[in-house]
This record gives sequence, C-alpha cells and structure tokens, in this order.
Amino acid sequence: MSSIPAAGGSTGAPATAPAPASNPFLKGNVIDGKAVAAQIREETAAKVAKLKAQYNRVPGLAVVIVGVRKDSQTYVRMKRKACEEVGIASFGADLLETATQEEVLEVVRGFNENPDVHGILVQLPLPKHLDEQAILGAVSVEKDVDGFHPLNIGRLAMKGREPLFAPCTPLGCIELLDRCGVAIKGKRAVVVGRSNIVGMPAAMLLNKRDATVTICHSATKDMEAIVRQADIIIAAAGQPQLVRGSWVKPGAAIIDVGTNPVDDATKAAGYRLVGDAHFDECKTVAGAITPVPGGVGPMTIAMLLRNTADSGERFLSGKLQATPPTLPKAVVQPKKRGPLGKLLPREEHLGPWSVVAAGSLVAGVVLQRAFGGRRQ
Ligand SMILES: Nc1nc2c(c(=O)[nH]1)N[C@@H](CN(C=O)c1ccc(C(=O)N[C@@H](CCC(=O)O)C(=O)O)cc1)CN2
Repeated sequence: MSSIPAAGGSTGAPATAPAPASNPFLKGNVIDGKAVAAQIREETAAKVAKLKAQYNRVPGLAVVIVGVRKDSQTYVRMKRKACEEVGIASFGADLLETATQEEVLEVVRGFNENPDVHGILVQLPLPKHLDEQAILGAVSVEKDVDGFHPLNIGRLAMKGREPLFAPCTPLGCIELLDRCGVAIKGKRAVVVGRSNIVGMPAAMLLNKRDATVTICHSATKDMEAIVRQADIIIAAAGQPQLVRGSWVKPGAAIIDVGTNPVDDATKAAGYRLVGDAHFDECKTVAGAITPVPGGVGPMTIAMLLRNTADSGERFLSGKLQATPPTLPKAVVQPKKRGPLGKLLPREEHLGPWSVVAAGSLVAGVVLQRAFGGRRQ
C-alpha cells in the first residue's frame, strides 16, 4: 500500500446514506442524478475555496480536444464552464482534426510540466489516425483525473492497491448508489458492457466494494437470465433499451449509462436520448433507476471536478510532486552504478512515488500480458 492518499477515498466504503424511502435524491424510485451532481459540485467548490484560503492557489484542469465532433465540443464546453463555477482554473488546447500524434503528445507534455495544472484530460474519442493508448499513457499518472492511465487502471484492478484516480463515469455510478442508500457489499451486480471507459472500470469498482460482479457482453449466452439475478444492474452496452423490464429482479437498482439518440419528430432537435434500459418498463419493477438524461450524465462532470480538486490538494499540500513523464523509460534505462558496480535502475534514485508508480507499471504489464491478448 502506498503512503500517497488514493482517489480521495472515492473507491472506499461510503458514509452512511439515508435509507431509500427517505432519500432526498429519490423521486419515487427515480434517482435524481442532477441533484446528486449539484451536491458534489457544492462540496468541490467548498474544497477549492479552502485550498485557495490555505495556499493562495487553486486546482487547475487542462482539457485537450482534437477535432470538431459536435458532442465532444459540447462536453468540453460543459467541463470548462463547470470548472469556472467551482473555482477550478481552466487550461485548454483545441487541436485541429488533422493534428499529428507528435503534436498531441507535445501538448500533453507541456501540461505535464506545468505546475499550475493538476489535472489533464484528453477528450475521447480521438480521430482515428491517432494512437489513443499512447496518448492516454503519456498523461502524467499524478494528473490523470480521467483515471484512464494504465497505471491507474492496473491499480484499480488489483487487490490491496488503490488508483490515484478512478474513471469519472463509473465513479459517478457508485456515488449514485451510495448517496441513494443502495448497499453494494455482498450484493450481486451485473455490468452489461465492457468498454474501457465505463463497463470494465465499473466492474472493478464494484468488486473493490465487495459486490459479486458478473460482466455481460456481446458473446454472453442468455444475458437476460444473468441480469435477472442482479441486485444492481449497470447498463453500459451502448444499445438503446437493451435491458427490458422482464429482465429485472423486483427491487433491483438500475444505473443506466447509455445515451442513445433516437429519432423523435415531436422534439425540436428531431431526436431524444434514451438509455440502455427500457425506462418505462424497468421503472415499474426496479427499486431505484436512473433516467436518461438527468441520471449518470451529470455525474461524469461532477466526478471530474472532484478528482481535480483531490489532485490539486495532493500537489498544493506537498503530498505529491510530479515525476518526469518519462518514468517508464527511466525504469528500464539504468543510469547509476550500485555498490558492486551493478547498474541501478533509476527508480532507486527517484522519490517514493516513483517506486510506487514503477511497481504499478510492472503490475500493469503483468495484467496486460494476462488479459491484453484476449478478444474483447
Ligand atoms: N476524456 C473523456 N472522454 C469522454 C468521457 C470521459 O469521461 N472522459 N465521457 C464521455 C462524454 N462525457 C464527458 O466527457 C459526458 C457525457 C455525457 C454528459 C451529460 O451530462 N449528459 C447529459 C445529457 C447531455 C445532452 O443532452 O446531450 C445527461 O445524460 O443527462 C456529460 C459528459 C465520452 N468521452
């Protein structure tokens, strides 16, 4: 276990929440994600104000966007506005659709080295010609507020380890369960979908909280029978209304991560958003359910703000110092000689966090060897 505080306790057990019947975030059995997100934003604003009073500095978030995708532009605008509202300093880089891998990496490196930046995110998806894995791996692990760096994901996957940051949408799903008084420990959870952004990290977070977790995917046989056993369902398959009311055990909690546009001539935009669960059917059976929109979506940005404030606190309080972004190379490129004339890996003359990060890197590589070659 590292001495560095991990994920602001975010992956650990929650404070006690009111029982569902009297819960202020439940309207009947519908979870009000906007209200939960508003509470987290208020808490974050208070934390940022405290940091400002203590250190006369505020946390800073850098958002990198490549290209002109309309939805990505909207999310990035929402993130920058949210930063402003809670007092987090906003940094940005808007790159052309045609930006090269090296140009994006150069921008990331600049933010890695900027002491006023405590969190960095690269808006996804990236244009197809870019190597997303290499770009996410280039973000300094200590500033990886999206929680997508392989070291953070590796630590999330491992027993007895904690990431510095967990991915925002899955973290938001857990926070919704906690704040709505839905117990996780010992419960059966089924995650439908295994994306890197939501499904897999959601399963890992639920596992850390002692749920018994099953992941369903496109090759799962008799998915509905598996889902029917769940006390908690995370629907994150990217398929509109996949989870039907008849799949749901009475009283189960459904967290719907899907945001699928479907044609709707009655709407000014010509479409409406639906989730991966059939809301009207599932609502009649579930103990609690998130709507789309207004459920998980607002939590993604709220958790990003909280991760950034936690990161700012680690840096400003001096608990953490950024290590050079070239750490993985440093581990494999010996530079110094030990007492017996043996070359020492550089981790031995870097700070304690570097050793932790190096250990996690090895763990990440082992995990990748074990699981990486398999078909998704
Ligand atoms: N680097 C990242 N890229 C992406 C992430 C991420 O967490 N990090 N997640 C998604 C997009 N996303 C944030 O980036 C995001 C998605 C949805 C919402 C949201 O508030 N949705 C609203 C509906 C908004 C609408 O009307 O369109 C809701 O569900 O209520 C916020 C952020 C992919 N990329």
